[in-house]
Amino acid sequence: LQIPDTPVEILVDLLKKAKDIATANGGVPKELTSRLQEALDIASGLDEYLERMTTQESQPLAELYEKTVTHDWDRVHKEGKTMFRLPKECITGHVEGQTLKMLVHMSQAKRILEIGMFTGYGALSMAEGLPDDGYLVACELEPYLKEFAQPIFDKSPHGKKIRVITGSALDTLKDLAAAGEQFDMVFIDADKSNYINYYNFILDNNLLRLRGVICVDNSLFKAKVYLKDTTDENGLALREFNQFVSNDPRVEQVIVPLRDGISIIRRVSASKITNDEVFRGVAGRPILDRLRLDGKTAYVTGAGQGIGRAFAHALGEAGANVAVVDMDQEKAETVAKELSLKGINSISISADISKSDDVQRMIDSIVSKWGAVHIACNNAGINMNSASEDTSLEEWDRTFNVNLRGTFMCCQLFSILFPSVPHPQKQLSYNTSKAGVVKLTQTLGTEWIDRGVRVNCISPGIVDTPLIHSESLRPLVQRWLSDIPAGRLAQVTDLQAAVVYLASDASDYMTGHNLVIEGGQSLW
Ligand SMILES: C[S@@+](CC[C@H](N)C(=O)[O-])C[C@H]1O[C@@H](n2cnc3c(N)ncnc32)[C@H](O)[C@@H]1O
Repeated sequence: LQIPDTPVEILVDLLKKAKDIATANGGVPKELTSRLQEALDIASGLDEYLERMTTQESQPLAELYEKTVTHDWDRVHKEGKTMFRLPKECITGHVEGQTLKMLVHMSQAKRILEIGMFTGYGALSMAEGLPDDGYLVACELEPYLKEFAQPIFDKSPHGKKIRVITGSALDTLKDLAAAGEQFDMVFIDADKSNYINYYNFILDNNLLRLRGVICVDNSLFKAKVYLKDTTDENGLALREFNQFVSNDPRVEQVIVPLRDGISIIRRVSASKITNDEVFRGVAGRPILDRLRLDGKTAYVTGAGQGIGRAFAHALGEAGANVAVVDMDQEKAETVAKELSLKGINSISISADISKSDDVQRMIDSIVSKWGAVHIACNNAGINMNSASEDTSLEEWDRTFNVNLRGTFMCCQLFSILFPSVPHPQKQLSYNTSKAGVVKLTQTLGTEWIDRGVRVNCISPGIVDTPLIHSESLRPLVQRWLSDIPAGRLAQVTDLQAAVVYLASDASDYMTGHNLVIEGGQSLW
């Protein structure tokens, strides 16, 4: 038997009863009966429709739900396995679980605290929304529930993100605060009379991070929070809680009337002491937001593979439109498609940067597509190894044509470059061309600063790309490794944050700089 547990379920129950009375009573006008039927259709169809339209739950969640609602909670309580008689209606369930998971995604939470886990349905739903290195701490009074949930957590790839701490939640909160823990999202869903204590403890002890969100379940408490004749202790506790939060200047709150009501509460940073840019963030943007490149357009040359491909992804992830430029049209197209799959605006352009016509066409197509270029990531380059005595003038010219002349042509707009001076391989023309790139960066960086153009370059150490796995270079890898204090080669992903930083407002005061990222290689 389903006990009506939410405002809508109670409405449906009342409408059904009213309609039954109207149908059984011959004296009731037909229109009243049909109006009751219409109201019933609207109310009773809602939850069912939300169920159907909300993304399906995962297999482990479905199993957890089934195991919970078919369990004999009466028996385990009588046998003394649980302290309290736990009602199966406690479970958050499909629609609310997916809502929580969505909130985890939207808030980009990495650390979550759940107060009141029951059988872990909400915990596992939220864990599914966490990144691989995210985690969720679930507080639960009943040790029996930890044992109940764990086997299903173990079946899910996300279960390992969940740590269950049994005992009174207030004690756990004290321990977490003492350990300096902080959370991006807190879900309060335990004993209603303690909601206010949990909430205050969390805010007073900084358990919620700046920009963190608290979600609270049952904040409509079967409509009792707004019904005048409420005497129910939990209903009154929630009424008082909602009012308290609504008056609290530290936060903003909305109540979403989903199921039994979910409050979403966010911390706001207001201070009477100071409100300067350091406190507020420049233009109100905290430091990580200042690395965002929303509304900017970037191109990356040599973006068909390796470092350039990683740069294209990084700039796109940070919010920029990205033109993927490569000599190899097919590779450029593939990377542009990868970017679109992630929701990044991208185009592919095939161009040889040593040819001025190609460079001009590259710039023209970007400008005609997006109206401007804000970030020039001049990554394309070639490397033909030979000892200086063997370096042909043809090799010198080809290397300089791409690495320096080509880069310079691109730079006649904007530039970010990556030179380096590796050894023991012999590569005179390459090294000299890259030294030229550093000088070019310094010169353009100073010359163009008054136009609002900043020019910086990145010098990576030895990067682990398909290039260095070539037959001829393979023997050198061991030698390089022994030269690198970091004990490994650079991965292309090691360079991504740097290019975003250089492209963003966060590096506003930086120009003509050569940012060396090489695991300490030049220090030995
Ligand atoms: C509404 S259920 C939680 C439902 C759960 N969030 C879900 O997703 O299904 C409330 C849970 O809070 C637990 N609880 C009650 N008082 C508690 C306390 N003081 N400390 C920790 N847990 C508590 C109960 O044992 C129960 O399992």
